[in-house]
Amino acid sequence: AVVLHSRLFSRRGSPHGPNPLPLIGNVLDLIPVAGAGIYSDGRQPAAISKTQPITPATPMHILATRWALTYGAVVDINVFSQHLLFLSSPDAVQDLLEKRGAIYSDKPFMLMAGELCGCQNMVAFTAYSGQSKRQRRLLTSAFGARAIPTYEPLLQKSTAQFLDAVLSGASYARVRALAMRYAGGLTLAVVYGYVPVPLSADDNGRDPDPFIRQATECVNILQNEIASGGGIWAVDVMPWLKHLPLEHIPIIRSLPGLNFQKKARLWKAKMEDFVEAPWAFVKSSMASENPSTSFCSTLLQERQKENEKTKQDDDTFDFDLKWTANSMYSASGDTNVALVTSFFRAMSLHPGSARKAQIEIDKVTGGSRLPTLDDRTQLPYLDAVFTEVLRWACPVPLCLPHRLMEDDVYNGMHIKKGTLVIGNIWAILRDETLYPDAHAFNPERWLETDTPVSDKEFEKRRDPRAYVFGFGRRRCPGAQLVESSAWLLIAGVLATFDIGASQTPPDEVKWEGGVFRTPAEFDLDIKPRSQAAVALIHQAAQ
Ligand code: HEM
Repeated sequence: AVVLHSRLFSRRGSPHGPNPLPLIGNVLDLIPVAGAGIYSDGRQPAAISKTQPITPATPMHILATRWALTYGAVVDINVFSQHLLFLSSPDAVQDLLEKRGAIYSDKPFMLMAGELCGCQNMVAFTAYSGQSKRQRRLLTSAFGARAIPTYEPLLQKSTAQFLDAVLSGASYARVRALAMRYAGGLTLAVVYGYVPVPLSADDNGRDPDPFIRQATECVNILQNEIASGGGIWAVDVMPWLKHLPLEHIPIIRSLPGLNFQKKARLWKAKMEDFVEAPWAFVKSSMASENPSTSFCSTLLQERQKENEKTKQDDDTFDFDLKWTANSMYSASGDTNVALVTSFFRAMSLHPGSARKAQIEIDKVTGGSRLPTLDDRTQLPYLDAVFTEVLRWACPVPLCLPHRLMEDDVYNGMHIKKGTLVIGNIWAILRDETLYPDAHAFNPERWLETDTPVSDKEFEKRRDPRAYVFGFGRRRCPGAQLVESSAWLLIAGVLATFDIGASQTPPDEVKWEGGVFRTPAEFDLDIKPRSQAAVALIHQAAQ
């Protein structure tokens, strides 16, 4: 049996990794992390040492990073013969996901998430095909570098409204909700031309806007239900289960993993409404006497003119646009929450950095106005804080899986077609050769002149933006928007608020979340810097 096992599962010519068992592969290596809840990954090197025990709270990115210490930057595991390849170095992600993007940009077919829950046409789930390419072109026209300056007034206004809402109370939970509203409100306005119902003092933590509430609920279902456990359900491994009447057999439907049918039906209805409701708003607004202008309405009008010329009707265009619009809307929420809450956490742990940024901002604005994007070149310390927040926060630690479309060979290792390839962004952003004392939040690392800053290649290689937003042909299409919107938000917060110092030692900070890494709840203490700051906010928000 030992000989047979070693023949069948020999890793000669394949990437290394923990030994798999027959049939189930590395399932037992994954079980300890299946219930990851609140965790601390800030200790260097204990958190990732090879000997530290794995507990149910150990997140997947730490487990993958430990494997990298043992087996190297390219680690292969398999789950019931589905290979997963973790890439934990800048070279590996660059060589495979970027340079060989033509074959590393597909997405896995996920029966539960895609077909049964109705998410298969969201951009992040679409196979690398004509559809995904058309959708990405639409995304670039909405949020590419050239489009962003046209949104500046909206960004400025949304920032002021965020600050105004913080003035009337800012627990950690409220800041989370406001960060969700900020991102959701921006995309709703740009994409659908919809202006959310304003917050009021008596909303008791419940967002008054139906679309924002719907987005919060659906993104939560997507992240914490459908995609929990890596998005792999029993029915993904045994597709024939979908044909069985499991719901009608009480004993069977109560078994873990087999109660998926009822859930899928419920979630699919919610997801469909999430896509259709804002789309219906665009259509009815366009037909009204007072139509609002939006990304969707502009493209629909252009297409209508085109159709009149060619005398053809193009359903594909409407379909692509509807799903692309939803993808922008749904992908911006949790990522923004993760980034913005991490910024508040960093400032609570490092009041000295916040103070330095405030002094710099005051010099430029004179304390008489909110910062604008035009000020950015004069605010190098604030830029360093922003870059360090991107690195330290690492909002999506394991990227999203890419699927390899044909057999490949890398550094002598054979990688099988169909392998799911996962960029371990967290491991890269904690690489000591790129970021000495990598676990520390240290904006100064972006200002130091004794590191080889003159070396352009090195600078490019260590810029967190090369990793935080994913890779190659699936890289996040919202990156340019975040670069402006999140920068403006943190500039506005620092210009007008003081964030109270936290008692937690920095390396004991707790985090949570599987797909998106967010600080666990903490005592957030935010106060306006002065009455003048309050007046500034009121004025800008009106
Ligand atoms: C802090 C903010 C954000 C972070 C850290 C982030 C990060 C990411 C990452 C890591 C991916 C996976 C890329 C890959 O598979 O290689 C991704 C995909 C995506 N993001 Fe973002 N994102 C952010 C904000 C946004 C915003 C504001 C939008 C919308 C305007 C957006 C839209 C998308 C879409 C549609 C995809 C799927 C792309 C595809 O599969 O082709 N993201 N994002």
